[in-house]
Order: sequence, then structure tokens, then C-alpha cells
Amino acid sequence: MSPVAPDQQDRSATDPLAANLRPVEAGLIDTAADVEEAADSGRALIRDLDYAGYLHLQRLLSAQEPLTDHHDELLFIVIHQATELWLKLVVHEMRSAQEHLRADEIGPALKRLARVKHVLRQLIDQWAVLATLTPSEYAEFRGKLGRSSGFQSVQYRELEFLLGNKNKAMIAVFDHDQAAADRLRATLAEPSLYDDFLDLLARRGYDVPDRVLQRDRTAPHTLDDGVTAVFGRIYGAPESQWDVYETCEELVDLEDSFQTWRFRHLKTVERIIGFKPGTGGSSGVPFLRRALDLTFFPELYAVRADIGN
Ligand code: HEM
Ligand SMILES: N[C@@H](CC(=O)c1ccccc1NC=O)C(=O)O
Repeated sequence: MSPVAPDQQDRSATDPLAANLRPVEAGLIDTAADVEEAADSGRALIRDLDYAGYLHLQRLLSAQEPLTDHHDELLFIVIHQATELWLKLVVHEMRSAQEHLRADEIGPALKRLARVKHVLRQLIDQWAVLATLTPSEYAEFRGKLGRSSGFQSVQYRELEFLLGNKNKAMIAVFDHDQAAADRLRATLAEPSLYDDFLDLLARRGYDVPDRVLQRDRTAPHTLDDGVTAVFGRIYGAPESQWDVYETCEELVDLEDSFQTWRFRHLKTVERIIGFKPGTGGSSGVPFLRRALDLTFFPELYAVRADIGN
């Protein structure tokens, strides 16, 4: 006799459910034990971790303290806090990408930069939410903001430094907050993402000029024709070092996203306060417009004019 296949065997002898018993009768659910277990995990939750505990939601969600009763002030606070949270991640990913570049690990560096790019995309889309705030709604609580301003965002400045816009003078904005000023001074002394990439290119045998490699890295990088020539080689034959070419394009994406964020900030400010001066003491819109001219990776744009000539 041929053996019966396991899935055709009569399971009622061994499987209580197949014998038509209710789960409790079958002994599969021991109600008392289940209740005891639930109570146990409830007690354990008091002792250790639950959702709110892990995420420190009590702290996070009690940190929105509007200065007025105006309905729209909560939106203003939430947008800024959400931006600061994302900036925290962006700075973390940027530093990690830089460490990978220093270790000649382009793959993981690109993965982190791709994440940064997507976060920036979210921050760009977020401006549409803030743009629902009308000039008169904002005017109702703007007076309460005093001289506080995005100027004083230490994480934003840190990101700008890591991207290479090393405007030392901005550290003076943090005279009232020495911890923030110290942190920025330390970041100013670190190589920028671009510095790390140019170092990697030099190690890969590209002819990055010594004057660029040896420059004072606490100052912003300025356009150098020797670096443009290096990118000319890379863009002329991407297949020769494909990962290097991909890194160039990732940096262009990053610059593009960052500039788009700046541009959306400018346009949102324009529609909400027009040409009023800023609370932080700048001219407002004209100041933000000038910031759009600052470019992080100038040679990656300069090289495009040479392609095909
Ligand atoms: C009603 C909304 C907003 C208005 C009217 C506004 C206005 C301004 C103005 C006028 C400045 C120039 C500095 C000053 O004099 O204050 C500035 C700078 C800045 N704002 Fe805003 N802003 C708004 C929303 C935001 C949001 C949501 C963020 C996100 C965190 C932000 C981040 C920044 C940053 C980082 C700077 C410094 C930019 C730089 O130095 O290039 N702003 N903002
Ligand atoms: N600079 C803004 C004020 C402002 O937007 C702001 C105020 C306090 C905290 C963050 C702010 N956001 C960005 O500048 C203004 O001039 O209205």
C-alpha cells in the first residue's frame, strides 16, 4: 500500500482543532493564563518600554508652547520643530557619508546622500503647508517672536558648514549660546563633504591641485580651474570610474535640493511678510535672495559649460 501523503492524513486524532473542539476546550487558549500574561506585560510596560516611552512622546509633545492664543501659531511651531528633527537626521547622515568617503567607501556614502536628498525633498514640500498661513494670520503673533529667527538655527548652520558654506561670521549670531558657538567652531574646522570628495579623488589618482588640498578648510572653497579640469575628465569618460561619476551627480542633486529649499523659503517669506525686514535683523527677502547665489560645488556646475566643446 502506498503511504498516505501527510496533507491527506486524518488529523482529527492528533489535532484538537481538526476534531471540531473550540480552542478553549482544546486547551489551545488557557483564558486564565492569557489574562495573567496580558497583566504581566502590562506590568512590564510600567517597568520598561512602551511606544510613548521609547519615543519620549511626553517630552516631544509637550514642547509646543504657543505664546498667543492664535489658532495658527501651533502650525508655525510644528513646522519649525519638524524641520529641526529632520535637520538632525540630515546632519547625522552627512557626517556618516563623509566618514565613508574618508574610508574610500563610495557605495555606503551614496546611500546616505540619497537619504539626505529625500529628506530635503520632504522639507521642500513642507513649505506648501506653511504657505496656508496668510499675512494677516502671521501678523497676529509675529510681534511676539521678538528677535528670534531662523538665523539662530544651529543645525541649519552646521549643515551649511558641512556642505562647504563656511561663513565664520555667522558664529557671532550665537554669542548668547556658547555651547552652540563651540559646536559650530568645531564643525568649521572639519572638512566639508566636498573636501572629503576631493581628497578621495586625489587618492584615486586624479590631479586635484595641491593648493586646493592644502587650503585653509575653515574658509569656503572657491572655484578652481584645476578642479574643473578633473571633473572634465570624469564627465568625459564616466565608464572609467563609474562610482566617482555617480558621486558627482549625487552632489549635484544635493546642491539642487538645498537650493530649492532656500528658494521655497524665499518665496514663502515673500508671500507672508513681503519686503518687511526680518526679525533676525536682516533686510529679509533681499538677504534671502543673495543667499541663493552661494553655490557649494562650483566646479560641478562649471564643468557643464565645457562638455561637448
Ligand atoms: C512665516 C514663515 C517664515 C518667515 C516670514 C521667515 C523669514 C525669514 C527671514 C526674514 C529670514 C532672514 C533672517 C532674519 O532677518 O530674520 C529668515 C532666515 C531663516 N529662516 Fe525663515 N522664515 C519663515 C519660516 C522658516 C521656517 C519654517 C524655517 C525652517 C526651520 C526657517 C528657517 C530659516 C533659516 C535657517 C534662516 C537662515 C537662512 C540663512 O542664513 O541663509 N524659516 N527667515
Ligand atoms: N524671521 C521671521 C521670523 C521667523 O520666521 C522665525 C521666528 C522665530 C523662530 C523661527 C523663525 N523662522 C525662520 O526664520 C520674520 O522676520 O518674520
